[in-house]
Amino acid sequence: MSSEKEKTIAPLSSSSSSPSVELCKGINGLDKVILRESRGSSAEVYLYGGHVTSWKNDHGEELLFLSSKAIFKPPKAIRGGIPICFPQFGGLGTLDQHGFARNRTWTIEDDPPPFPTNTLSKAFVDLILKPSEEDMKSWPHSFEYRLRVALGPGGDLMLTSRIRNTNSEGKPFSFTFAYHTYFSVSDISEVRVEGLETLDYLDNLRNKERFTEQGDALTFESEVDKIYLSTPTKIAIIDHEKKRTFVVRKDGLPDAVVWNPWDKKAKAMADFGDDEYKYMLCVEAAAIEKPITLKPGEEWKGRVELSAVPSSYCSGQLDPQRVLQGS
Ligand SMILES: O=P(O)(O)OC[C@H]1O[C@H](O)[C@H](O)[C@@H](O)[C@@H]1O
Repeated sequence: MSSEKEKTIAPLSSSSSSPSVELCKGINGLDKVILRESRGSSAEVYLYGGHVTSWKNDHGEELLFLSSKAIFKPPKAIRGGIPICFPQFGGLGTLDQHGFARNRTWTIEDDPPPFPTNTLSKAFVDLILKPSEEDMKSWPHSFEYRLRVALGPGGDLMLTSRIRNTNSEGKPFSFTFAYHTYFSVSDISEVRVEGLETLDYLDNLRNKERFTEQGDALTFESEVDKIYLSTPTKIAIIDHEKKRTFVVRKDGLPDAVVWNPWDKKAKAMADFGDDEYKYMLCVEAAAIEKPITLKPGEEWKGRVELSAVPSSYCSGQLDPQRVLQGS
């Protein structure tokens, strides 16, 4: 064999790859960015919605739920992944449900203003959203919304939002916000959530009335749609069957929405399979109860860091303290 041939083969058989960021076409020709980390984890972000639609660990396992019926066609928001709810969560205002950020096309920003703390990640993308003239009619405020989606070397997914009031006439504005994260679970009846016990919540299924959660970890046997208030910075979603625990770490986001539509509502949603409620749970880091107010020139930051770790078992039982207090 010629040494020439050996030279061409060598790079192809190499197993390690460096972090990469690739812009390509996704479903229906929509632009998407694929982030890849050297150990094999990856994430996909659609410019439509600034929407993370996929997050895979280094074994290639999908960690986010995306409906098989998701519609990748503006103006419909994509069902699954991580929709961004801004400048309004739910129906809490005059805008359409969850605001407009999730159904606008964002732009890649090559050189955003520097972050105060540098991320270790080399696989990241910076997006920016500014209001159109049409948006200004329904929400008359100038803003710059910068979103960085980053994949850490260990496969953690980090989303950082920086929202700045750029109104020139001295007007403040207020907004509510959520990272509407759909986690993929093996079976909703095998899942429990820790970190929200004993907290107050507003129940969306009971006119947003305020209740206090009991002392046990949350488990699921029917529709749930609750806004937990003043939540800790760390919440764990434990999937017994998969032996996997998702840890949500958040900053600047005091509230947490927990949502599963269950069977009846699932059937009523055109972009959601009838049985898919079994395989998802939304735990949404949010700022809802106390809207964020920004004066002109002010910037708000809200960050979430998601990790997926093997559940630690202790004589057949999970040890919640280890999950919540561990690093
Ligand atoms: O159907 P969407 O507009 O995407 O909203 C889906 C869900 O989002 C949140 O979790 C709300 O608390 C729910 O009330 C709502 O049903």
